[in-house]
Amino acid sequence: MPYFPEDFIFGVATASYQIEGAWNEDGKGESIWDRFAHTPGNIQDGTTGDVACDHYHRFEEDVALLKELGVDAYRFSISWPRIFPEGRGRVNEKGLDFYRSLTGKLQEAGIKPVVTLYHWDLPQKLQDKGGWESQETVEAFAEYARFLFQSFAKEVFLWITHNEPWVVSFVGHYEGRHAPGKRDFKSALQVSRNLLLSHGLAVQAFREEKTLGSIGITLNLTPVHPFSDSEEDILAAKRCDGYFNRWFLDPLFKGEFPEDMLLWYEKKGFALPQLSEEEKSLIAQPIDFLGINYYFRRVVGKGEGAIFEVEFFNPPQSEYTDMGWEIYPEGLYEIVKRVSEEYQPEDIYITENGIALPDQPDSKGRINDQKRIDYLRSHLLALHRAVDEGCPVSGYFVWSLMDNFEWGFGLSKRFGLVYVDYTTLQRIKKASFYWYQKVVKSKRVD
Ligand SMILES: OC[C@H]1NNC[C@@H](O)[C@@H]1O
Ligand SMILES: [Ca+2]
Repeated sequence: MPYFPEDFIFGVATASYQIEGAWNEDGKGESIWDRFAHTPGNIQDGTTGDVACDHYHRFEEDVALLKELGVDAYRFSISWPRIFPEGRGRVNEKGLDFYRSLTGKLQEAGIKPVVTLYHWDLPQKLQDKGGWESQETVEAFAEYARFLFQSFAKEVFLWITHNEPWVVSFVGHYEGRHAPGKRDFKSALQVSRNLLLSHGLAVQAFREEKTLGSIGITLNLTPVHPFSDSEEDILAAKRCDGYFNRWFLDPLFKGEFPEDMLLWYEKKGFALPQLSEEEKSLIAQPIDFLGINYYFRRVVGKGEGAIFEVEFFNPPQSEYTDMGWEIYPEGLYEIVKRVSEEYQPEDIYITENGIALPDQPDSKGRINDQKRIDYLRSHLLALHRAVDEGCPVSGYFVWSLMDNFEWGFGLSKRFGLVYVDYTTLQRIKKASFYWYQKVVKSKRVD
């Protein structure tokens, strides 16, 4: 019966654009996700985050749910355009007040706030000036971060500079499925460099402001397995590991972009992102923890494709989620072990893990999401193995507290421990809510 350490942190996670709604209320500026979701054709089910879970008006009810769940910590993100409607300069006091009220309610409930500075909702005014491709956004982010460190100098347990810079760079600027919807690999490379620089400047500001708490960054990491043990499949898997994982892990912990990927991109004719020695040290300065978001692994082999020459496989014997992601609990153990051994982070938090299911209330209004319980249990057992083997993991956050706006899929994908009826905005606790409540209370997974 695996027990987690007594001081192990159990939590849940959300993000501003996905739950808050009130997209243009109380002085909030437009974000690139407001713009992207308002552009017809971008969101699969045609919904937007205009209202989402209406958390902006219902946060007290949602903190009460967190208190009932009994979590040690709650991860949320701050909406940059709620604080600086134009990205920098004028502060929107009402926006700041909302997060003061939220952290105040969390404090009252004995729940540690975990704040993500950037979870994708860039002020549109900055995008109009080049967005993450531009140095201006890098500087504006450093100012935004410093302002928040000063405004919440003592309340926050963990500060996360960026959520999933790989997604921001490559899904937002190469695949085009996320805001700002660009399809330009060179832009994506430039964006990944600027996100890393902005992370470095934020960490520097955090140290200078002597802010309490810890600071880190969250990466979505996926183990990559070759489809066969052929040389070309193994090389394809190595390329994907570089693209998905090492492209950010190496600069953050080794101060360099991975050489094999730079050579590959150069061979493909892309101008490479340049880093001076000073910029390399800025990016690789020590952080207090690494956040890992884990959902699935990837199985790849040699294939066609313009840039990576890979083909993805879905093992037929596996089960898949509502997102079409393979359920592979071992991958959480694998990635924690690999990162601990190869990159030696001071500390690790699993800042997201969860599953989308087609949840619907039954005739009695209950949601028996047994598949989510099985998913969370199997991943917690895999995580426990890594902890048992000495990996420095201090916490685990379920994605998500409640169903919310799942980016390009809109409101159609449900990840919550709590169901949201989007017509009434009623919250309904699923069976997994009660299961996780017991895990949090007992620190045990049975
Ligand atoms: O796709 C599920 C989650 N993945 N990580 C980032 C979150 O914003 C997503 O909802
Ligand atoms: Ca600290």
